[in-house]
Amino acid sequence: MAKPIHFFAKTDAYHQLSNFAPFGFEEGGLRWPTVEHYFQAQKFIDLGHRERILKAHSPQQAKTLGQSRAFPIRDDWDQIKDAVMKHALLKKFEDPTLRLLLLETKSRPLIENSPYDRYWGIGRDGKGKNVLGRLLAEVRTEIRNADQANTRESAPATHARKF
Ligand SMILES: Nc1nc(O)c(N)c(N[C@@H]2O[C@H](COP(=O)(O)O)[C@@H](O)[C@H]2O)n1
Repeated sequence: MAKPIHFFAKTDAYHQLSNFAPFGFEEGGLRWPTVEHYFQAQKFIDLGHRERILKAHSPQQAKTLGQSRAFPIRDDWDQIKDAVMKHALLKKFEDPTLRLLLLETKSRPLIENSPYDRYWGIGRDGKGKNVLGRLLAEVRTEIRNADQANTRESAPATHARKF
């Protein structure tokens, strides 16, 4: 099996894969500073709290606001959270430089090496679900497939009939 890539800290190779990395995107007419800002805000119906998260000065502050239960979170959050995360990742990796970076990881397993989180990451014991790493691998496959389809479309048809 290919050597896994562990990412989490700013000093890690491929730290750009982290949701805390400073790569934003446009969505819903708004500029989200990081995936973390977008993801945490989607938990809430309350527009004021969503805006507070959008304007958070750091991804850590966005996470803290998103994990506060001062406002109720959507009833269906557990059912939709993976899809929300994947959507945010697809938006983040529309950036050409980030696309290349992700493709450069080939088929290596991607692992969020978070000691705090056994759902998105692998947790302290290394046995967590690593859902973030799995979703990143799905996004990588989709980008690769899309690029291959584009290449096929733009290549000259070598077996085209002349008559
Ligand atoms: N503390 C911390 N630092 C980082 O650098 C991280 N990438 C994370 N992980 C992210 O925290 C989010 C947790 O989401 P929940 O509110 O618990 O569902 C998620 O985006 C992880 O990737 N944490």
